[in-house]
Amino acid sequence: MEPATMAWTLAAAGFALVYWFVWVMGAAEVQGKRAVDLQMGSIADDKVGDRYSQYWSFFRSPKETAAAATADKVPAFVDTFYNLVTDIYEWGWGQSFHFSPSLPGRSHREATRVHEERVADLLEARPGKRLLDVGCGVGGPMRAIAAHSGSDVVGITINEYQVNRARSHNRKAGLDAQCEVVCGNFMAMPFPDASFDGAYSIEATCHAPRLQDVYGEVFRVLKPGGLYVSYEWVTTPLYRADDPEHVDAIHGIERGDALPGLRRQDEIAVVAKEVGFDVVKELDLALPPALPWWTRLKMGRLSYWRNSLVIRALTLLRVAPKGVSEVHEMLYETAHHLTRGGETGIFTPMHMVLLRKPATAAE
Ligand SMILES: C=C(CC[C@@H](C)[C@H]1CC[C@H]2C3=CC[C@H]4[C@H](C)[C@@H](O)CC[C@]4(C)[C@H]3CC[C@]12C)C(C)C
Ligand SMILES: C[S@@+](CC[C@H](N)C(=O)[O-])C[C@H]1O[C@@H](n2cnc3c(N)ncnc32)[C@H](O)[C@@H]1O
Repeated sequence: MEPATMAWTLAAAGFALVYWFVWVMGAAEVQGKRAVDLQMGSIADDKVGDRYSQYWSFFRSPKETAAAATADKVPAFVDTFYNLVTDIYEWGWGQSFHFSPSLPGRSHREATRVHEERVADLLEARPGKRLLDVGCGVGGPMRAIAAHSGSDVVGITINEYQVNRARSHNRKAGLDAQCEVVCGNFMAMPFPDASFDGAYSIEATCHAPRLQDVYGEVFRVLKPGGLYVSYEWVTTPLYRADDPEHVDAIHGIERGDALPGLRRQDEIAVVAKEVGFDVVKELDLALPPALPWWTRLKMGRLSYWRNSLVIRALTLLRVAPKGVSEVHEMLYETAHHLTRGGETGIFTPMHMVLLRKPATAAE
């Protein structure tokens, strides 16, 4: 080959590679984030590093964080956490911020959808019903549930940036007539009593320092007879508090996911009954015959490395704010702790509870 042709070919290949790395790679869903759009929520570019340090010093020791003196600060730090991670989650995972059991021969995207549609089916959702999505993220589950069941869904999230992302996705999906998003605290919701036919929370209530506060609010806004489904992050009966390996994995999960302290599986139904719910069904959806939920995390090693390179390059080029690399590094470590939690069976992100608000006060 002529030297000039060789040079042009190499240049074209280099351009194609950079284009693929920056624009295409990592866009987990067709209309998801691109690497060049990593803005870190509503944090000013020069403040990302500071906010990350503040987040880290707050959640470094989760059990202390849960203490009464600091519990009221948790929602503000959870909000900061989602400003830091929302773009990276969307870019590297998609619009649904949760896990699901793997399904043989089906893609992650399909498995995610099946896990979400199960919620709609458990709630007996149908057109004309009004559902509440407690901790809705950027609305992946909300859109799947609205499309599958025909019901209307109102989502609430503490993070303003997610509200804007979710509204924009709803519009693009043509679901904005059915799906609405509100910014607020799920422990003090801006909704009247008995205003929803059903409610669900997917991997969100683990951010509440006291589960009573969020379950109590869901109970209040549900109509009598209304159903509530929650997928809870909990430690399983296999967890041993005297095993340093177990403790290390659980602390790693808490630190890297803005959790004020993981609850035990057997605490969930107790709290649900305490606030007035009847427990209809309770099941860890991660138990066999379900296939592991953590394989998606494990399989991603090569892409994490690739993502890390892209983020470093974009930071150097000043396209992405400083501090993004640290956040990405933290998520990489968190993925490792979550995988350990799954492999050892001491942790599940999908302990499902189906609850009913009694139809009458006497019930
Ligand atoms: C329910 C919660 C979030 C659960 C998951 C959606 C996220 C938990 C850990 C996240 C990730 C870890 C590694 C990242 C990787 C390094 C990066 O290159 C691409 C994104 C990740 C895969 C990221 C994606 C989302 C998670 C799997 C919590 C917060 C209660
Ligand atoms: C891991 S994400 C899950 C999002 C969504 N359920 C999904 O599966 O895509 C947790 C969500 O809970 C929300 N959240 C956490 N604490 C909250 C609070 N106190 N009030 C309202 N939303 C909260 C976060 O903002 C985020 O949207």
